[in-house]
Amino acid sequence: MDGRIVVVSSGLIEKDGNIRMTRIWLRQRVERIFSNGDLRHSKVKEEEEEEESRRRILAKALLEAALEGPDEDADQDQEVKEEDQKSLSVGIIGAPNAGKSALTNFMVGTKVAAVSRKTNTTTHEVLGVMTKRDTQICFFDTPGLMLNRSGYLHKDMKARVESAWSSVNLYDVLMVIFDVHRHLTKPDSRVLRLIKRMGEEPNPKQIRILCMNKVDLIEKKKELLKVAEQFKDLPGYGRIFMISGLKGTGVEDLTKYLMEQAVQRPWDEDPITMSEEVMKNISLEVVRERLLDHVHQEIPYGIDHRLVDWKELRDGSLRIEQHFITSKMSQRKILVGKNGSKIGRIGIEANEELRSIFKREVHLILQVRVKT
Ligand SMILES: Nc1nc2c(ncn2[C@@H]2O[C@H](COP(=O)(O)OP(=O)(O)OP(=O)(O)O)[C@@H](O)[C@H]2O)c(=O)[nH]1
Repeated sequence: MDGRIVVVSSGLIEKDGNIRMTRIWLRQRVERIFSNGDLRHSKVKEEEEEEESRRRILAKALLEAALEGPDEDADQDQEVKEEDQKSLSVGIIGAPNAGKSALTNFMVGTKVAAVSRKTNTTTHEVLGVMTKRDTQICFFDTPGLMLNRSGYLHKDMKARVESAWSSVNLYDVLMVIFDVHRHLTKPDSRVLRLIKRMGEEPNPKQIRILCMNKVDLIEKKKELLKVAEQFKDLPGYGRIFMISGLKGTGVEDLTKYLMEQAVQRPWDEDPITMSEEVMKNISLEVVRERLLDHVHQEIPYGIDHRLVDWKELRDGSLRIEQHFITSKMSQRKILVGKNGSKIGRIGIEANEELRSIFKREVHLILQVRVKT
């Protein structure tokens, strides 16, 4: 009878075009055929152990690489001298649900920036950082900057957002984004006032652009032209873009435009980013290490350790769910501990470590299941 064995081999750090990022790499599959049933069984076991060990070595190497920063050799040819660096800060302003995060994610890529989501001094949050060739663009959220019906701020909100408003002018580019589908079906007068207020007059120190987002939801493209027509005479906007931050329509043009606006200024952020794949492996490795501390042995053979869910929540935190699957009740007992004390402890410690590595909130869920 034939048996199939899959061996996952080594990893290395790679660059993605001109964007610097670490990536998990190279999965090689080797298939072997055995004709003898018994031989196959022991070989399978041996090979699986080997595979597991390789996977762990890879995850460890990636963890170290991620903590240490970029591989010097790999990035040598990409080093951009400080005097050659160009930067652009982009403040994004819009109603909740306008699509600020989706657009930023699309522009920055699916990779999660290690520096993302840190709060800056103006209480604005870095939504994402994109570094391409000699240019770095930082996208900032400007939460809470909405206007009331008369076009001015609510009194009680005033103090809270005062500093936010005063710093809006500090961005090189201010991007006003709105949901064009909502605008056509159920217009929000506050959004209209925001668009008008920001576009009333040009600001010589800032480029302002208007983004009609979610164009993918509009069937009759004529409608889009009507909306653009409605705002075309606002002198404050340098350009009007029609985009879908979710699907990517028009985002390339927008990115190109932003790249062209960058000014000679050193970068603010370290351009190293961790890919999601690397982060997933790190999460497994960290849990495995904590488990080793508490159980005083490697995960016993036969226990399957799996990442079953990985989600970035809207507030930027990560929900990570991992399962240990065993066929033996006795093994489950060891891992769980009295009243769940062991797995609970492992979870708390690993959660804390992951939070400090990823620089964001982490909700780690660990489960020990018996194979049914
Ligand atoms: N169809 C469509 N949906 C979009 C688009 N952009 C965003 N969405 C959806 O709109 C919702 C809100 O998107 P977010 O990116 O979270 O909006 P946000 O402006 O960051 O929202 P807040 O965090 O509340 O300020 C999500 O369900 C997105 O999937 C788009 O271009 N097309």
